[in-house]
Amino acid sequence: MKIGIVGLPNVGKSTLFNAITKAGAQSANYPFCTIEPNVGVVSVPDYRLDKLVALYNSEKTVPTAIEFFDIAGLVKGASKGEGLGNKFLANIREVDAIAHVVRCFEDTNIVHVDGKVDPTRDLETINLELIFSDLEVLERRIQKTSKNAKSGNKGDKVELEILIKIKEILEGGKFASEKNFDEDEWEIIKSLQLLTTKPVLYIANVSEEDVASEDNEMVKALKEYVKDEGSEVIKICASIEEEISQFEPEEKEEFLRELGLSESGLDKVIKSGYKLLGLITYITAGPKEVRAWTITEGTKAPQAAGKIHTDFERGFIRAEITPYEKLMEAGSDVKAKELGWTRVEGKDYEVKDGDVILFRFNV
Ligand SMILES: Nc1ncnc2c1ncn2[C@@H]1O[C@H](COP(=O)(O)OP(=O)(O)OP(=O)(O)O)[C@@H](O)[C@H]1O
Ligand SMILES: [Mg+2]
Repeated sequence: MKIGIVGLPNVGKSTLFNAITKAGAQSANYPFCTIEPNVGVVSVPDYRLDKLVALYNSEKTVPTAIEFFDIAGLVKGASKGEGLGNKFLANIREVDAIAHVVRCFEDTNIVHVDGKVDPTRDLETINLELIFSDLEVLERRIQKTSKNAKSGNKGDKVELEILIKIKEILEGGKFASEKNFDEDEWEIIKSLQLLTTKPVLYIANVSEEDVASEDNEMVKALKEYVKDEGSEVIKICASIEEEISQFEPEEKEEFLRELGLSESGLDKVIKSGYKLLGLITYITAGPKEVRAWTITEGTKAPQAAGKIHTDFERGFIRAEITPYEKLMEAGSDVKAKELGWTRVEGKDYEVKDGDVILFRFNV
């Protein structure tokens, strides 16, 4: 899973990214310090893995991971080549979701590209650039498709209709995701990698003082603004996240507790990203390793097995499934079997979050 971090310059993207990866991407108090997109990988926190490691006395644990892309700041006119615009936009076409960082902290020492902190204006600026950029992609495709459609190809005519529909939506200042695409339409537009079809998570970056207290006016305005989109707004303080990213787990917990927070902002971002993309986790567990696997909700057992190896999917026979809670309650897989809590499922079974699975296959 890939998430691209976007936002205006100097809003805290690299700070958040640093927290995510400790990779030391440059973060400095001037716009455009991030020139190349930086890629960072973070493991998805899952308490169940540690419990299973203890149960099986496993040698190692392998959590699932999310890739984050730190992308240079977008400014007004980016889609027309202002700032680092086009390069930036090309970099986010490949991500699965967008984390849009919006500055919700005042600090006269930290320059704002438009002179004043104003979350909804900032958000509009970025969203418009995404729309403009998609319009350009669409125009190009429409030209090509309409040429082909003239030669009477039915498929091209259908495609052209859909493209024009999306264009109208974008021209109305809305995201392409406004439209519910059916499967055939999605087949066509998927290849366009439109930015405005990607799920978005808004990250309100607030000051240290504001992170544990009630929403400040800027966060309130932001939430009000995106209410109708149904998008989630997550309040974090990027600079705190960066600070605690180096801490040991106990130290981190202590620190968060003192601040009055129950979990780190980063964990919140990861969890919401997961949910946003409809992802769930199943687990394979044994003395050698405990491992988490990411699948989309609704994935059937053979395709889930295919995540491990294509042979597992090709030669799939059955899946032996014990839900995590049941396995822990039983105290061992032998006991879980005795109690009849381990089920045998076939190729039509939809894997659930927290299923601990042993796949049987034959190739
Ligand atoms: N929540 C916060 N409170 C106070 N200062 C912050 C907060 N988050 C980030 N900063 C500070 O804001 C400045 C800009 O942050 P950062 O470099 O992460 O921005 P950026 O979005 O990556 O910018 P660019 O697009 O130019 O790369 C840094 O000095 C950083 O320490
Ligand atoms: Mg940066």
